[in-house]
Amino acid sequence: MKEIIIATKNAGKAKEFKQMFQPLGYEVKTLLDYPEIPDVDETGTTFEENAILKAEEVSKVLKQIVIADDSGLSIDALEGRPGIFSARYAGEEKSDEANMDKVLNEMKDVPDGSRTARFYCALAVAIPGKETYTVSGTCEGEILHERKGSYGFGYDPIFFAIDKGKAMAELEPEEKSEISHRAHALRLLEKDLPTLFGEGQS
Ligand SMILES: O=P(O)(O)OP(=O)(O)OP(=O)(O)OC[C@H]1O[C@@H](n2cnc3c(O)ncnc32)[C@H](O)[C@@H]1O
Ligand SMILES: [Mg+2]
Repeated sequence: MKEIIIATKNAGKAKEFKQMFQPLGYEVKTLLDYPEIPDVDETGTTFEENAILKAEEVSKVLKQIVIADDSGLSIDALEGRPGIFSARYAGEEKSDEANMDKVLNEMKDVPDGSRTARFYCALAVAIPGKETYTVSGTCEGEILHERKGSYGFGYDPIFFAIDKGKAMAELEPEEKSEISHRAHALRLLEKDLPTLFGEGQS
């Protein structure tokens, strides 16, 4: 099977990429398969910049085409926070539970109707010897008052996905992949995959 490398150490993302790429005929490897590759500093000021940093640094090490995902949650009532700081919103230990507690606390006095938010995903494709490019996708929703559901990862339990009328964490993986920010971004890459990974690779 053709192989795609995604520069992520996030197990939740890794699972989603595996599940989304498999029907397209690709096997996904992530940085969880390459533990020797050090963490990339996410010093950019946008999702795109951080996705490019991650994809290019890993592509340089592996000398292969690499895709990276930088994503996060933007809440209107919090002026777009946590945004690019989503993973570490409540601290360096990157705890999903602590991040959700912090958001729920900051949102506790925000009334229904003003709790709009969206997930954003930027995917960067780094190709040795060529210019890196990005695609992106979004998913609209509202911040719930408490956790709901047990699927997914990150902020999924407190995100009500408008397109499905349910919390993101109540969606089966296949349902999330119909409407998620990551799936929307990936759809924009799909047409490039045969050229990028199809011929001459095994
Ligand atoms: O950088 P990598 O190694 O890919 O892993 P990370 O977890 O640090 O990933 P990001 O820097 O892109 O931070 C994204 C954070 O945004 C949140 N997030 C992104 N996509 C999400 C999704 O589909 N559902 C819930 N939360 C999500 C989640 O908390 C992630 O940790
Ligand atoms: Mg990160």
